[in-house]
Amino acid sequence: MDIPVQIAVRLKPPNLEDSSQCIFSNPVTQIVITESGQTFHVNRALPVDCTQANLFNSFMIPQINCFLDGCDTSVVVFGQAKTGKTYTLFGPGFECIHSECDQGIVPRFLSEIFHKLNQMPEREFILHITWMQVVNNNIFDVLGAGLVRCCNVEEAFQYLQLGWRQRCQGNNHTVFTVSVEQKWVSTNGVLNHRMSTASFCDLAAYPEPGLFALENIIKELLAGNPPKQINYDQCILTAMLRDSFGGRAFTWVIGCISAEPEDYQDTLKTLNLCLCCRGIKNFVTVNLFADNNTPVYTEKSMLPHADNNFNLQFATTQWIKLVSNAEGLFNKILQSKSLSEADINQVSEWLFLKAECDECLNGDTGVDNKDANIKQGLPRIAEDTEPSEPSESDVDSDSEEDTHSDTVFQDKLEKFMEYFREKNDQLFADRCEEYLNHVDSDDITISELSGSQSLPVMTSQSNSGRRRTIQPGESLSGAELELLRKVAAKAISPESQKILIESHKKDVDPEPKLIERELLKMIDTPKTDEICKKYKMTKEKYTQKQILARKLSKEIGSSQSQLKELINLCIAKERLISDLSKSMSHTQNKHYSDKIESSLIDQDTMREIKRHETNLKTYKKQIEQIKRQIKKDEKRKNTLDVELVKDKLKLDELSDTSVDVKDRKTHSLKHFTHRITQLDSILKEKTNDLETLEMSKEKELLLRKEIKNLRKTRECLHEQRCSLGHKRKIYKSLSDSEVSIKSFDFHTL
Ligand SMILES: Nc1ncnc2c1ncn2[C@@H]1O[C@H](COP(=O)(O)OP(=O)(O)OP(=O)(O)O)[C@@H](O)[C@H]1O
Repeated sequence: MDIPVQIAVRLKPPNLEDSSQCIFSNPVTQIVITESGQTFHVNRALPVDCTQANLFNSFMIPQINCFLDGCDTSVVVFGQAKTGKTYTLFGPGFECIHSECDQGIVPRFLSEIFHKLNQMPEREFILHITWMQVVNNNIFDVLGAGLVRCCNVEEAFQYLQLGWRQRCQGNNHTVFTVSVEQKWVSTNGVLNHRMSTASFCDLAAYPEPGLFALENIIKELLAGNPPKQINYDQCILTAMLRDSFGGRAFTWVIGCISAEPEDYQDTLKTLNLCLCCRGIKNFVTVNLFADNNTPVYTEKSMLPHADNNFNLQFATTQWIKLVSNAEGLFNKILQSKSLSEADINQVSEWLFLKAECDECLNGDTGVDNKDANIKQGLPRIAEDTEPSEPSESDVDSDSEEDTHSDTVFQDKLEKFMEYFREKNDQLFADRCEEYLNHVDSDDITISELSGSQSLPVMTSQSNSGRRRTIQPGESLSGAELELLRKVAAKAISPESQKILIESHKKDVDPEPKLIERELLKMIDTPKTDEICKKYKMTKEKYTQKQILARKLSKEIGSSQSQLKELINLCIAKERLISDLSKSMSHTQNKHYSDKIESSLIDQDTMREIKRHETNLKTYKKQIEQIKRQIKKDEKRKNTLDVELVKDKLKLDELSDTSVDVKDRKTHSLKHFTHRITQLDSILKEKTNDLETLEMSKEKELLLRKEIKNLRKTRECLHEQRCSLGHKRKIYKSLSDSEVSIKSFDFHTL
């Protein structure tokens, strides 16, 4: 987002109360006006009596919010000497004698940042500060430790005190930075990972050369030159302020001016430079890490949604109840005839509207039911009803239905039934042949499964015609018998067969639930579930490793830039030390009178050199540490990369296997349909036998029992086929989503 550099002007209170003023500021119109009537429009024209707190609150709060959102911010203070630049940024000092209300922008900013971050416990953060000075185009590290980590406001204030004591006095530039890395998961389950830097720059007064370079850059930007074409590296100051002018920071420039008439010319210079800065636009962006915006919560995050649905459903039910109660009440009131005509009309209108709504809702319900039937799986197969023993109620209903239209209908029905039977027989014969020709070699027969202990009805020895367990005798062909045997062999395990035999011996119905359980065992192979589970687990691990690898790359990157910074610092330090040593050697050639003075200076310089050497040592140590860390991180990253490749292969393999299992499931679904059709035909034939053949009571009873058993088996097969179909649907949706995940992975990899 393009944000123009913002300008504030602060007037330093006059030294003497009765001294005359040549500059005035109007905080209402935000105009600074000179004695001669020249006006300067700024964003904040701060009055002479503006307190430190007022100054901070008038423009720093939006900057703090911006900083915590992950944007870089900058405050640059400039003006002639002794106009209160350092006072504005830091305050009068950090000794005990100084009151808290005199604190400048930097300590207030630090207090506010720690306060705000502590109010957001969900955010993890790391805060670092640096305090640099640019002395004669050389960098001087005020704290002597590069980046300094501060865990709380007390620690930060200790460093402020230390830096305040250690800083170089004189006309030089000071740059204080606060950088924060934050990580938090927002309520919508998204990971936020941001990094922002706030820089506070106290510029030297003219005629510092760096300041002229900065002025030139400001003029170039104002002339419309794109930042990319501007040479920021011409000096250390301009390189350090790259982001503040024409860069990514949200910048406030504070012009500190004196209202005294003798400073008038310098004040005009400062105000003119302020106006130039006003025309600069910075491109402010949120600094995101690569893992920013990644979803963190999994399916659990969907729970609130489910809750909402539940609440909605509950509210709807309650609402319907309320409306029907009201309807009853209105009807009663209408009947009591105690209402005026207008009220009756109103109530009638209400009842009419309610009836209209009911109509619409009932229409919808019809559609819903239809959908529900579709969702429940395959429609049930209509079956020929077994002619049962005539009961009294049947006789009654027969006599009642004896009408002409019924007769026509029955005639038509019989015609269609005949046609259906023919077609069905044909189909059955075809399928029978096909089935027997294509029965898989792994189709195990009962005798193979349980040795000699096989179902008496279903053994091939019983091809004397009938399934003798249930009904000895005629009607089934050898092929049909074989077929039924195979169907039973596929569907029922040896244990169930035993129970069936026992139940038959005792002439009791086998437990249908048991058959169902056995069938379930057969079709509900846990293999698919297992593979899916394994795939999901591997996938989860893979994603975690990917996140870790990205994090490591980021860390390596930031360590490398830290390393670069430190190396630059070392070079600058070494240069400074050699300059200082050179300046010392010059004193050797001086006269004796000067020599005493020179030796005193030398002692100071020596101390200075020692201090710098100690700093240099610390930097070098830090460099070694960072190098070691980078090596360690790179090793870990390499191992992770290898693991990621292996995991990817494993995922591909698992996905292929699951496709295999899916194919097998499709195949077994077809088998189920096929077996049900076969059982239907056998059942039809048996029912026909029962109707047409003359047989003894005992035989009839056994035949009925056989039909009943076959029906139960068919029922179980049918239910399991529905369940398998349903599972296939779920599996399909799962594998589809996996396909989309896979293609996504492919693109992100
Ligand atoms: N608004 C103010 N209210 C009270 N005292 C002030 C104000 N501004 C400056 N002072 C005082 O004026 C003196 C000079 O201020 P300061 O050192 O901040 O100026 P400066 O512009 O940073 O000077 P230099 O360019 O020499 O670094 C200090 O003693 C400071 O406390």
